[in-house]
Amino acid sequence: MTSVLRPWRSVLYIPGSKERALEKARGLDVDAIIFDLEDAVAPGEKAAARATLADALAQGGYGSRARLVRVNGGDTPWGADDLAATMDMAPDAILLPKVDSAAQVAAVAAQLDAHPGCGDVAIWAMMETTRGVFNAAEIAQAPRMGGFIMGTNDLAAELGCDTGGDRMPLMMALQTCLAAARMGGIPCVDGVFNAFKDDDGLRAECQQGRALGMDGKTLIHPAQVAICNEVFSPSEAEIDTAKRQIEAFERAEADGQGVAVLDGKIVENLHVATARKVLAKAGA
Ligand SMILES: CC(C)(COP(=O)(O)OP(=O)(O)OC[C@H]1O[C@@H](n2cnc3c(N)ncnc32)[C@H](O)[C@@H]1OP(=O)(O)O)[C@@H](O)C(=O)NCCC(=O)NCCSC(=O)C[C@H](O)C(=O)O
Ligand SMILES: [Mg+2]
Repeated sequence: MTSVLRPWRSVLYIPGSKERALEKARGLDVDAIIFDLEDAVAPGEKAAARATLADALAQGGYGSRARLVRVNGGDTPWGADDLAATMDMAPDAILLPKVDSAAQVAAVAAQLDAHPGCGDVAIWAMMETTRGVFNAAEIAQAPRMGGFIMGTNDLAAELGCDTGGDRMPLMMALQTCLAAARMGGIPCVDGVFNAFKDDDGLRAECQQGRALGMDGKTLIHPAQVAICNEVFSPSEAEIDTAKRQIEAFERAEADGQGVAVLDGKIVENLHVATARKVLAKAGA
């Protein structure tokens, strides 16, 4: 669950209150699902959503898709009940919103430690506050930490910046959290693209996220899945280059060389390590 090499290309939010969407997700080609009890569920529906979601997860049928449940924050009227109910659902991970500090994560980890059946349940963090961005390095190394999800809407709201276009105003936050995730050895999944009928815009933002180094993107609608999977999957050309880099380097090593040359470019140990990650990702 915590491995960066598990695929995290497409991570779809589903409101915990929407039975039809919970059903539909069993057949969608996504790598992970965020079952949401937080922002996608209206205050008056919180309790009913918890029950609906518990039924759906008990029924199962989500296959190898990672199952993350996003609870409301501990400082809200619903946080404690969400956490108690979610621990009984035994998902793959509990996703905490608006994480500011590693201490917040540690407090939830202690509750999981004390709860039977939660031995393998990871904690993921929504990185969507300015305080969280500045504490990203310690959050990435908090107990049970499984990965980061960028919350670009909340971040933009707090920063007072524009989310559209090239996302330049968000770059510092995106890159800081990504670097912290890499330091902690956990995945980092990009924020949502709100205009779910704009395929070209989605593709451009997926490509940007991939170029930054993100493991995948969070999605809000099934229509976004195919483009996201395509962009975040290693292409045939990348797989071919990775295989040839490994072969070229192994040949060079056998000849007592530390560096190989392929297609006019040097191939060193670090390129081979990256090539192996590409192949592992493609295999996953
Ligand atoms: C955006 C939506 C409200 C649109 O819903 P709807 O009008 O029902 O869409 P469609 O009629 O086009 O739906 C077609 C079918 O697809 C199913 N569906 C829709 N959305 C989902 C979904 N997310 N997962 C699974 N299935 C879905 C419909 O049931 C239809 O099925 P069928 O009847 O068989 O045709 C809606 O898409 C939606 O609610 N999306 C999720 C919104 C959400 O979760 N928001 C919160 C997360 S984003 C966030 O919080 C970011 C972060 O915190 C930050 O700060 O940035
Ligand atoms: Mg948010």
